[in-house]
Amino acid sequence: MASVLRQAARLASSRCLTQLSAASSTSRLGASSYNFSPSSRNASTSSTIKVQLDSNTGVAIMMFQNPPVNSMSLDFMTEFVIAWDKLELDKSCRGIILTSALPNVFSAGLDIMDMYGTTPEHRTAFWKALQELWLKVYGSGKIVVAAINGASPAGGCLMALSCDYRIMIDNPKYKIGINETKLGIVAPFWFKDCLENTVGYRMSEMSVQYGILYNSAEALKIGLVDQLVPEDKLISTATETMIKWFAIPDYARQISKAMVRKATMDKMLAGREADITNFVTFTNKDSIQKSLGMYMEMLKGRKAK
Ligand SMILES: CCCCCCC/C=C/C(=O)SCCNC(=O)CCNC(=O)[C@H](O)C(C)(C)COP(=O)(O)OP(=O)(O)OC[C@H]1O[C@@H](n2cnc3c(N)ncnc32)[C@H](O)[C@@H]1OP(=O)(O)O
Repeated sequence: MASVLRQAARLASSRCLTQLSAASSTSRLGASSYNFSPSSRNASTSSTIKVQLDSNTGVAIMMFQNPPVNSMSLDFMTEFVIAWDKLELDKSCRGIILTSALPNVFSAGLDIMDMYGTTPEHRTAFWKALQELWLKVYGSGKIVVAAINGASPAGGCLMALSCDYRIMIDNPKYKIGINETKLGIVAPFWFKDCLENTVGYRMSEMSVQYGILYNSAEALKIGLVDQLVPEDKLISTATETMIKWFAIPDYARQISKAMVRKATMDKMLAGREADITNFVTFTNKDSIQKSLGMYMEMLKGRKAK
């Protein structure tokens, strides 16, 4: 319990036991083509991450803009973590909405080109960056809502699973899931743990083996996402949801969150070095490189048709 309290205290970087008074300003927050209100401030933009923090609401929106498909490259993940750390340190920010600035895709998951034909040193840095990103988002004391506005396979799904609440556009063409086996690769244990924590043992057993990508209605049915909304209500719903969560005193919520997530985080932290070695060794294999190459060709060929 003491370590949970210590963890929670560390996580409690956002202001504690405060109530937000400016819920009324949410009505301005309408569509996924989001118009930031005049009270928006601390806007920061890197080449792949756009952040807007609304000082009235305490809600930050972090948008991915890494065309064409928001793949999680080493550069993208590095910029993500820098932007994330900035928000974590900002006491006026109580919650973060993760969404995409691109149409039709939340995130295509890990950038395959960072795993294919790259050096072991590059892949080590790449995997460390992913671990870092996940530890930050999953372990955050802030409230984190995923506003899923498009496809969200593999690493994109992990990103969503690391949040506290997932809202997805109600559109059967958008798919989400842990589909790694379809690429001939194996999602690491902590991807699986996040899925299992969310949808349960049996569903994750089926899901990770078959590499199932669920459409939005299926994802809602199995609890992979919490809510479906029309496209034009995505950001307003995410903001309203966040403001409801703000009614809970931060400190109590943070300790509770840390308590629930501690075992999953500790397991990953304990296996962190081995996980890097495993990834680099695995992706060194000719057979894995071949699978990744074929998958990239398939993606490109699909477009050519
Ligand atoms: C021990 C550990 C072992 C290793 C574990 C590793 C865990 C891995 C996790 C992952 O996340 S692996 C990545 C999994 N991702 C996918 O399977 C998604 C693949 N992409 C798609 O299905 C589609 O692109 C999309 C996201 C549904 C979007 O479709 P859309 O029709 O809009 O775009 P496309 O024409 O398919 O793609 C445009 C462009 O982007 C390239 N691309 C797509 N996904 C990726 C990616 N993940 N990484 C790098 N590049 C990607 C695609 O090839 C096209 O490129 P160009 O032809 O324009 O050059």
